[in-house]
Amino acid sequence: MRILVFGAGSLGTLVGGLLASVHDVTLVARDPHAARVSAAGLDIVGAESAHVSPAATTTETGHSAGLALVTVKSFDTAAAADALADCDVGAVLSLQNGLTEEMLASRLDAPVLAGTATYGARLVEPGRVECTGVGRVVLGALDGGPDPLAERVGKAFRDAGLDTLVATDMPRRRWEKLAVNAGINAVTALSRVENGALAGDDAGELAHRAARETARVARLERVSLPNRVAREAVDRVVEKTAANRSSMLQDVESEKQTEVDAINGAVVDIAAGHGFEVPTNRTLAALLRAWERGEGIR
Ligand SMILES: NC(=O)C1=CN([C@@H]2O[C@H](COP(=O)(O)OP(=O)(O)OC[C@H]3O[C@@H](n4cnc5c(N)ncnc54)[C@H](OP(=O)(O)O)[C@@H]3O)[C@@H](O)[C@H]2O)C=CC1
Ligand SMILES: CC(C)(CO)C(=O)C(=O)O
Repeated sequence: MRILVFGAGSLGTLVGGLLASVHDVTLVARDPHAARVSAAGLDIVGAESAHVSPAATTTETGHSAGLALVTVKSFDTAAAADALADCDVGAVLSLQNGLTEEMLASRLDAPVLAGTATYGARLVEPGRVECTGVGRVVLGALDGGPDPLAERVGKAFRDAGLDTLVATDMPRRRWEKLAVNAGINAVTALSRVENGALAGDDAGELAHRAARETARVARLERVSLPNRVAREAVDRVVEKTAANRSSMLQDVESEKQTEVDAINGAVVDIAAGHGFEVPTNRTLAALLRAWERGEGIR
């Protein structure tokens, strides 16, 4: 399969690099990373290890591919969609955190699949990506149900050795992941603690509250996600990733823009569309945005 990875930073470089062992992969990335991969190939180190030679470029438009993987941060999704609109792609799959697929679907003619990834990735230096944890890619139809395109993409991922599940319940999975991120990411970023510190703590109760609100909004969107399931998902992730510094905490520590708009901000906006108030998510989003506007982003 010819695969275009749009936004090859940490996750896109890892997944694109793993796919490049059997597929024709092009990474759309920034220099000097793109130049380094073009000249000397890509080293994957850590929990996975390989040396692969995908194509790499900073050119955003004019590509042709069977699949475009979107791995920019959520706040770059609109720009990625505009660039992909000037490419010839058969399908689009987002592996981003936050609800970004709707924006891709509204701007692109190609079918958009929903995806989540629990692989951990870190771009160590140009041309070198570390797999910090082997996880799983889950993908499927945005509206749920069986989908032959998702099956083809899932097979392409599995052929390259990626642990991949093709799911028929992506709406529920996306909202459950959103509930986890709305709770854990925002609370750990604001309190500057690793995920495990939320266990049995008042801050953990705040994360539960944000997750429960998210589940309520999911149900308003006709997605079946009981409060208990969202709360238990938070507890499970806190336990399994106790030593992690969440991606939002890492953004705050690096003084970079966070994905708050596509996580807590999306919960607030979608709730408002139903005339429903989500005070915990609204407060978390307001505090993170205040940090971003203030001394936050470098
Ligand atoms: N890293 C991880 O382990 C995981 C990440 N995720 C999710 O995946 C998404 C990506 O995360 P991550 O890989 O960590 O983020 P990164 O910032 O490392 O990667 C995104 C990359 O896309 C680049 N980019 C943005 N716009 C363009 C463009 N127009 N042309 C070329 N390159 C572009 C960025 O460059 P620049 O910064 O210069 O704009 C950056 O290098 C997020 O939604 C994250 O939540 C999910 C699971 C795990
Ligand atoms: C699951 C979790 C919370 C793991 O840290 C995550 O997705 C993130 O950090 O963005």
